[in-house]
Amino acid sequence: MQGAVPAVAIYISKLTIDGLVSGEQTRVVALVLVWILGQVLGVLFGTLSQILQGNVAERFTAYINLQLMQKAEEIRGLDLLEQKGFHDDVKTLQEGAKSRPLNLVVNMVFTFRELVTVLALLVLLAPYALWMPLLLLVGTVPLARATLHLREVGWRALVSRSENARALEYYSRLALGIDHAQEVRLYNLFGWLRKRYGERFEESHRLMRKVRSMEMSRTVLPMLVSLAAVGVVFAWAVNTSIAGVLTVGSVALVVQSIIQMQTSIQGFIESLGYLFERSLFFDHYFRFLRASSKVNNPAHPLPVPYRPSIVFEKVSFAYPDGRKVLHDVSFHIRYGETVALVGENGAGKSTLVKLLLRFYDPLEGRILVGGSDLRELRVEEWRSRVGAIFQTYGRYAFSVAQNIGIGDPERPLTQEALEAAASNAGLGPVIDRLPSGYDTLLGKEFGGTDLSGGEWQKLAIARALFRKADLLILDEPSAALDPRSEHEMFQSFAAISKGRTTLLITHRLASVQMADRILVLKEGRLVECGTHQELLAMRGEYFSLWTLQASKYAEAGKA
Ligand SMILES: Nc1ncnc2c1ncn2[C@@H]1O[C@H](COP(=O)(O)OP(=O)(O)OP(=O)(O)O)[C@@H](O)[C@H]1O
Repeated sequence: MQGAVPAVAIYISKLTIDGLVSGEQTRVVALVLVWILGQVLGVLFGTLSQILQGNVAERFTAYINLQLMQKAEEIRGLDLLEQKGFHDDVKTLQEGAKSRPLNLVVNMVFTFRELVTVLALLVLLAPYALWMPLLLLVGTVPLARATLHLREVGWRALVSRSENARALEYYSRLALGIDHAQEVRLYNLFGWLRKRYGERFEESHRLMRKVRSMEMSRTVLPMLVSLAAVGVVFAWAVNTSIAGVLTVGSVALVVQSIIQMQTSIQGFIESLGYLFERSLFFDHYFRFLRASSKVNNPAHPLPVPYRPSIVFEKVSFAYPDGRKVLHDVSFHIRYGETVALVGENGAGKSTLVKLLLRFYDPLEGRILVGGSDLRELRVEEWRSRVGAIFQTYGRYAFSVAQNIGIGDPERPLTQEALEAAASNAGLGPVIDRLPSGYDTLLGKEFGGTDLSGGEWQKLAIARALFRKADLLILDEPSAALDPRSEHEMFQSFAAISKGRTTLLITHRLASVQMADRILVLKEGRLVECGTHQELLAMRGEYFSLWTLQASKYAEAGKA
């Protein structure tokens, strides 16, 4: 309706002028009243449509973001997340999701409105000479083509600079954020970061400058063509009015319509261009929704066996960069066993855990859980049976209770369950000291309390213990703990590991003695396997690691 307003207004003004010329005063007054009414309705429609647009756009933006989050859940493996292009895609989508769905709605409304205006003016002008509006339309075709092309180029440039955009954001976050604030200040990295920011900025700015100047040069000629069409139509209108063929009102109508049509066609093309660009965002979006990780659920998953054993059968693995990091690894863990995994940095311990959790699939060989190939089980079901503390554990800006409870979101957050997990992780005294106990908000993001490194680690242990898991994986669980806390944790180890399989990765060999068995990895190969005593007797890799560590303590003792 808004789109039809200009044509109706022009028509009313024609009737008014003709009424004035022929002296029909009552008709003129009535027309003016209709015109005023039209204006009032226009304002009302405008406000109403803005409210509607705002509401629809806001919901649409939330919907797109929720769809992206749902897609993230479907990416079960880490392979896709490690592709560089994937991060650029995510960056483009995250940036775009803030405004593009909203813009799409606004643009759609605007484009449609302009189209209605153009069509209404066409109807208005057609009785005078049909070629006139058609010439105006045809005259703008080159401009329309150039605009659509430029919008596409603009979008491609935007997408291609997303890596740079990520880098710029990264440098500025390093300089302004709290995560690296200490090192950045100690090493006084500000100048260095500003320099790198400047270099990256120039790179991406150069590209956008090129696109903008292209915009100038490519649209000048089409604009002149469209102006020429307007010129011809104008000349005709003036000529016919001089010849006295048209009434004064009709001349006014033709002139106003041409001016309005020119503006509306340009508005329509511009808006169509943006609509096209926004639709390219959705192209990107749908492509992202179709992307898939190599780790997928089988069509007919087998149920995860009760109290399963774990078998690695000649497992080899290479990360997406192609470097082989596990070679022919085979071992067997019975349900309920506590197994320690040791080896030097980079030996492949964490990689083995990632395969066991199916963040990746082996390159060769297979992993059996209770006799079933891991690839035959539903990923979510298998993972729901595992509790883990990773080397890089989460520090969530949630309350203490939530930080523990997310270890098993399905389980009710009862005080009893929370306390059991917290006490086994040695977290009880920490929580007692917090201002609101379990309800204390943690993390700096929303103004919560911060914890020390070791306290965060205890919280991560409590989170892992909150889940009643069949398999507990502890990757360096005591790295940040003080000797007393570490001692206490291993004191409660029997309670922690009771009734389930436990896989412990640690460099502190004193703490692996309690394991039923120790697996020794070296450069991606399983080189030894046995109890502490058996491995010492072998006088191999474990023996040399052990004696190295033990001799350090002995030396320190002597000193
Ligand atoms: N995402 C990855 N992409 C490529 N290579 C990786 C990746 N993660 C680990 N690696 C490489 O795989 C090898 C094994 O790494 P892994 O983290 O499994 O060792 P680790 O035994 O757990 O070492 P640490 O004792 O230092 O924790 C290393 O050489 C490492 O550089």
